[in-house]
Amino acid sequence: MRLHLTRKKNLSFVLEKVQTLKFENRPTPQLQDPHDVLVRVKFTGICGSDVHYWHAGQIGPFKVEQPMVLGHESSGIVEKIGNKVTTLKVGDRVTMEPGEPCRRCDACKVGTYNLCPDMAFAATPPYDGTLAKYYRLPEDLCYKLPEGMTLEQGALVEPLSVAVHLVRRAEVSPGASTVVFGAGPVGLLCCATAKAFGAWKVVAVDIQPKRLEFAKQYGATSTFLPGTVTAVENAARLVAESGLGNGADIVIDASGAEASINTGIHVLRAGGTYVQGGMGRDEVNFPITAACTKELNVKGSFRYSSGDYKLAIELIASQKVNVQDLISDIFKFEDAERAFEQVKAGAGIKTLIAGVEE
Ligand SMILES: NC(=O)C1=CN([C@@H]2O[C@H](COP(=O)(O)OP(=O)(O)OC[C@H]3O[C@@H](n4cnc5c(N)ncnc54)[C@H](O)[C@@H]3O)[C@@H](O)[C@H]2O)C=CC1
Ligand SMILES: O=C(CO)[C@@H](O)[C@H](O)CO
Ligand SMILES: [Zn+2]
Repeated sequence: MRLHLTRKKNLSFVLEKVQTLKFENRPTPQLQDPHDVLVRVKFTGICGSDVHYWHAGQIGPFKVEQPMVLGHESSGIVEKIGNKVTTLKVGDRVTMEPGEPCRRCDACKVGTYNLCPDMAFAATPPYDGTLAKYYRLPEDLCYKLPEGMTLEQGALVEPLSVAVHLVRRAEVSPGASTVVFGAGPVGLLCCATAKAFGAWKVVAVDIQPKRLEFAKQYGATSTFLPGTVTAVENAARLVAESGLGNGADIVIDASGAEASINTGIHVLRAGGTYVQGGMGRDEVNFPITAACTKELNVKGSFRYSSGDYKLAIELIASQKVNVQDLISDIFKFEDAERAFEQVKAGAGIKTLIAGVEE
């Protein structure tokens, strides 16, 4: 009977199998360590990755093989703390960094814990996500929201941290010209972060004109709509129309589209830097000779690591990056499936799902 009551306490939104979503009453997570806290989830953003697992069931090596709670962009209120927690108290408003690394491997020890092979990341198979009434995390992965920052904005810290990591990997510095492919939440946040880092020109590229319209009023200094021509031709037009001279210093891909990847490589000047953030098809045709003869720096960027969450919070608090304007809709928890359908249809920019009501 007692177990039954406990199970009723943690309503969760579950990807049962590819393309099948459902609600489930799951056990409330228990604190596993004296440094753990239990958070009552208040807002969760839907990420392109959540949608991808729902419809394709796999991103790179991560494959949905058992039911999994979705969601990893969350804020909430501390409900319970372990007896060694010193930095948080019950009632604190927090944003959650949703990946728990092992802390012992080489990657963790050098500070690149995003590359930990034993990372337990919310809503990356096989780990359950945050679209539940409660979620458990160690205290150091819960960041107290500064005064004045809302819980809605707190849910945007995760995608902003993805953008901060991408822009840091790209080494955007004052005066750099930056082209960002994909004007979804991650791409838009890359535009805003690149500008905050001092980029001179920030060109947003997307195939959806309405997203480019948004980008123009958000972080981009100009936009580009690719035509149905070759990547080389699109790149030449982008460089000319954007006044990029011999090519862009930096290209960030936040679309995952093969066409963007190709155009991006051709848009770069010799010695420029390309960073891949978008996750589309696992394998694409790639202009490797251009990368070779232009001596490009080609890098990947995965989630976020030491200092990224703190900087993301600081960028919001200091109003250098506006996350509020990205929030296009807030759905009730029981309407989560409708929220996912809407995101899949490409409506709005960032859709949030509110936490389970009392
Ligand atoms: N590297 C990482 O750690 C992370 C990667 N991601 C990935 O980043 C990508 C972006 O995420 P969101 O912004 O949430 O997704 P999103 O789906 O909202 O944005 C992608 C944008 O790319 C645009 N696009 C598609 N084909 C294009 C093309 N040929 N040329 C130009 N633009 C094109 C779409 O119209 C859309 O606006 C996704 O692939 C997601 O899985 C997300 C989080 C972390
Ligand atoms: O969306 C993100 C992080 O925000 C991806 O890294 C997924 O975690 C991959 O499974
Ligand atoms: Zn994500």
